Amino acid sequence: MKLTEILYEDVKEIWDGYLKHPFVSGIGDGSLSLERFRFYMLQDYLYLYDYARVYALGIVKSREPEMMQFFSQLVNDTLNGEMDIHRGYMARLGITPEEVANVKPSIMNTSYTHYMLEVGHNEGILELLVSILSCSWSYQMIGEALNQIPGAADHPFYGDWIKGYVSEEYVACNQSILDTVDRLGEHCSEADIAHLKDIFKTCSRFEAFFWDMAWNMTL
Ligand SMILES: Cc1ncc(CO)c(N)n1
Repeated sequence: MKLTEILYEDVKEIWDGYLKHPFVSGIGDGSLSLERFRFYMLQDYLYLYDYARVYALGIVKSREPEMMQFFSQLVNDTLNGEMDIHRGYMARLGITPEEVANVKPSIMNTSYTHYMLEVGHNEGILELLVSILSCSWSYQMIGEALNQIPGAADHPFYGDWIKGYVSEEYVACNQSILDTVDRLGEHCSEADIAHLKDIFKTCSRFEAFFWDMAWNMTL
């Protein structure tokens, strides 16, 4: 079995919970309040800066030039690709650069990004990528599930969010992470796999807490 399949098996229940989460289902049926979405957008924007920093650590840790290119592509995809979804919404929500500059990350946001940064700083490239994988992959999964709901992707406000996470660019970017994790994971020992499962599950649980944080607007 591929490493990504082993990792997914272990978190399937947690991931199923994302689709039932009121924040996620509210994007799907358009019932989510703008107040909650606005809160989430600002927090997620801060989150993505740290997420890009984790990829940047991958550049520092790479030995092969191809791996440096891979990580630098991911830094670029995050800062200039995924974050464009957020910038589009910020313009529509009337969020100014001053407001973004003054937002403080919530305690859950900080806990999550600091965990990934800790793995990125202290462990190897495979662990770093696995700590990022549940973010990247679960958003594609959520985007695909919401895209199945008739009319959801055409919603005048939330449609662009769904379209962003099923876009060719986003899916290709996530696929490159999945392929690299599977390639680097080919020679893992049982003990390595157990450790990678712990990282993947921890990040999957952080994702659930991040949705709760957004729904409850908890700073
Ligand atoms: C919290 C969170 N997880 C994952 C993604 C997808 O990159 C995101 N934008 N935000």
